[in-house]
Amino acid sequence: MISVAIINVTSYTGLELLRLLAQHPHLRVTSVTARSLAGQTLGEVFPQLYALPSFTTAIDPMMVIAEEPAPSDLAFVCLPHAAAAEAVAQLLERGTKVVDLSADFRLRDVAEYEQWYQHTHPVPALLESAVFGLSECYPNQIAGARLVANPGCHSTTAILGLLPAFARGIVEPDVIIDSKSGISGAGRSLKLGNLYSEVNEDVSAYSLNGHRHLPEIIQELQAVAADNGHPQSAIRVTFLPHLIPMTRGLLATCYATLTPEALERLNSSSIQELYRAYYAGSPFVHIVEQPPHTKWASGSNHCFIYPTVDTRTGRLIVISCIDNLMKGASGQAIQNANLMCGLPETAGLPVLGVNP
Ligand SMILES: NC(=O)C1=CN([C@@H]2O[C@H](COP(=O)(O)OP(=O)(O)OC[C@H]3O[C@@H](n4cnc5c(N)ncnc54)[C@H](OP(=O)(O)O)[C@@H]3O)[C@@H](O)[C@H]2O)C=CC1
Ligand SMILES: CC(=O)N[C@@H](CCC(=O)OP(=O)(O)O)C(=O)O
Repeated sequence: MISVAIINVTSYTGLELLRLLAQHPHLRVTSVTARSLAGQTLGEVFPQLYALPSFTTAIDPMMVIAEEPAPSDLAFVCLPHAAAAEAVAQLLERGTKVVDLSADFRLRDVAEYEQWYQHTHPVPALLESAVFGLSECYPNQIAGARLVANPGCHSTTAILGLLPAFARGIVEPDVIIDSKSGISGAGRSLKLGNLYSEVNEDVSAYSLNGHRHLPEIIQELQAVAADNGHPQSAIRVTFLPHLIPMTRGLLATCYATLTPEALERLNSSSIQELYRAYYAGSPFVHIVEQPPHTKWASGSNHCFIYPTVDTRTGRLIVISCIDNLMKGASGQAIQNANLMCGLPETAGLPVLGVNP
């Protein structure tokens, strides 16, 4: 068994990790931490966990939430950015492998991090060894990593939707991403804009001056284009996130103009084939033949992608969706931990989601 700590277990992503780890065949939760709720038991904070003992000993609802983690083989860090970096550094120092769900180690360029996150990176030296945790892109590097930076939820959806197009060089480097997230993407902390009465029956765009997932998206599209012999000196991305009244789910619609050569050679059906071939070895990415629904992914680690050509404009349209708490956070974190521990990539992850 591999011992696991969850840092900031009282977060939404921490709770989702508990749900997944309760059925994981190889990972065992041996330590959980939080700030204001330290000293309480898991069952006191999340009473639904009292249902576990009849089925599994994997998670003990009587486990006391500590302020500091006990030693473990691996830790999932579910803290907000900035706070996460310091916790990660301490865990690595004591030899623990880390999957960090925050944004602190996703950007390779520290100046870019400091510009977007508006504070000085506390441990920039660790950026070099951190691996961007998109399992479909970097499985070998993740397998050998001590620190994996789990991608953001908007970024995961958009990058997976656009990777094959940039890897095969079939689009111009000018992209629009219209992304819609359920409210759990904003986390569990109390904010006026997240109240039921504010969000219910409402849709709104946010971060019009630039969302911090933008540099992550550009970084990864640029990398895949270069690695596949289609280097782009500058990729222009308009990325606009929206908040919609649902608990889970994230759907991105991406628009990019096909190159003249691609437009001549490809149609919707051959682009779907190109996408299918690209993701042939990826158990959680599925190219579908109709626009996917967020409900298809709810509660699972799956990503559903529908690429099609708008023949009137010559644009590629890609609709990509996930569950933000699963492939967008905790599910992907388990996928990465599996790779880091030499386990099957799919271990402990639900085969299907919940529908309706
Ligand atoms: N929610 C999502 O869909 C996704 C989240 N992420 C990232 O994962 C991480 C966890 O996100 P999420 O689960 O949404 O988190 P939440 O917003 O749900 O976390 C809330 C908890 O964080 C604690 N907290 C807040 N600030 C601090 C701090 N400075 N130090 C210690 N504890 C603190 C609060 O505890 P207290 O009671 O002590 O205030 C509260 O219990 C974040 O970095 C987030 O950006 C990534 C992808 C998707
Ligand atoms: C709906 C909502 O507010 N979503 C969050 C993204 C959640 C996420 O992926 O956050 P990190 O990059 O911090 O890990 C946002 O747009 O900031």
